[in-house]
Amino acid sequence: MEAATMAWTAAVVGVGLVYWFVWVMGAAEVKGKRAVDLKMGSITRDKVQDKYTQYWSFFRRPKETATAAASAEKVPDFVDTFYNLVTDIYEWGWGQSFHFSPSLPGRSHREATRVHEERVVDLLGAKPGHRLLDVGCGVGGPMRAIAAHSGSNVVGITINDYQVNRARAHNRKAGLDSRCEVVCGNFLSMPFPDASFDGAYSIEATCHAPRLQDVYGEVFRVLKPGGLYVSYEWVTTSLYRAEDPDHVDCIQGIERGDALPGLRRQDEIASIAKEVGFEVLKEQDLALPPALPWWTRLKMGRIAYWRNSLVVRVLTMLRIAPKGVSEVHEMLFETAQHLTKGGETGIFTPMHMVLLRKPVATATEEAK
Ligand SMILES: C=C(CC[C@@H](C)[C@H]1CC[C@H]2C3=CC[C@H]4[C@H](C)[C@@H](O)CC[C@]4(C)[C@H]3CC[C@]12C)C(C)C
Ligand SMILES: C[S@@+](CC[C@H](N)C(=O)[O-])C[C@H]1O[C@@H](n2cnc3c(N)ncnc32)[C@H](O)[C@@H]1O
Repeated sequence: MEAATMAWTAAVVGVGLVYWFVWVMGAAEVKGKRAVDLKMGSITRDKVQDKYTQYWSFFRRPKETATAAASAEKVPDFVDTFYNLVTDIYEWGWGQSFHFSPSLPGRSHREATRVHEERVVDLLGAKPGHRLLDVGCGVGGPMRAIAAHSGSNVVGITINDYQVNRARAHNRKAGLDSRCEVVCGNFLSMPFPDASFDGAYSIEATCHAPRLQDVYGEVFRVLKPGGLYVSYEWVTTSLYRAEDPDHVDCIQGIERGDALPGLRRQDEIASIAKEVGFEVLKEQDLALPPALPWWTRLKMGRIAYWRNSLVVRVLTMLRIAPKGVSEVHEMLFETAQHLTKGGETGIFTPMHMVLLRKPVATATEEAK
């Protein structure tokens, strides 16, 4: 073959491969965000690498850094940075619901996610006309499922303004914007009046709070008396041993790759809820058998991760994705290994469910 023909063939094959990786395979989640649209939230392209370095130095030793009083105040800002860095990658590689769910035999991930979200509606007894609060709403996957399934109105709050815009756009596209509202704010001090919600829920979000009392206290304040609150909590289980270096390494890996200021123990949750005034109606680790593993979705995707890393690297080389995205992707890849290990060993669960009620007459009212 002539040199010119060979060069042409190589060029055509090269362009074809790039097209295949980026546009065809790059849409990791069916009909999801495409790899070519990966931005880094509200961070400008030139600041991505710096922001990632700042995030990493803050959360590298999560418990020591983030629980010290002075640093605890900074946690929401770093959580905001974290979600600027990961939101598009999550949407691209996972979907619009940023949480886990037990696998369901013969059902897709999408269906299993739905079922896990609709369980919240059943627990809350949510009805048309109810006003529900979604504490830490992400880009609103659960909010839309819950509004559609229950007929309720949902108000979501997230610290990250990029997520607010994404969630609003998704709500409009789903035709749910008249019943789903999204507010940018801190769930440790919420911009809502007392007793303004019929019910509330949080899905894998309150783990970002340095003190669970603070967010539970706020939910208690904004709920009407008699209102119910469901939370899916990330916790270590009774199998976790603080003296086992493998356990410590696994849990620290989860904390630093997920912007967590120290995971709580499973047995702490109910007592914190009671401390702020809630009645505890139910408590259950939804990951325990007969539930099927939640981590298989992470584990089975090794080939997909390898492909995704390649896509991200190629896009960075072509300057389509900003510099720093590969590092963020690598961090998530490592986090996935720690999460899988946490699930397999049973030392960690992302779905310790508590169902709480604000008493009809609160202690302060009774004292009057
Ligand atoms: C509740 C939280 C987030 C939970 C999950 C939605 C995310 C935790 C780890 C994330 C991921 C890990 C590996 C990524 C992979 C390398 C990439 O190619 C595609 C996206 C991932 C699968 C990504 C997706 C979201 C997670 C599973 C925390 C933050 C409290
Ligand atoms: C893992 S995501 C879960 C999102 C959503 N519940 C879901 O399941 O798709 C955690 C969410 O909590 C929000 N969050 C974390 N800390 C917050 C804070 N202090 N105030 C408000 N939102 C916060 C994040 O912005 C993000 O939207």
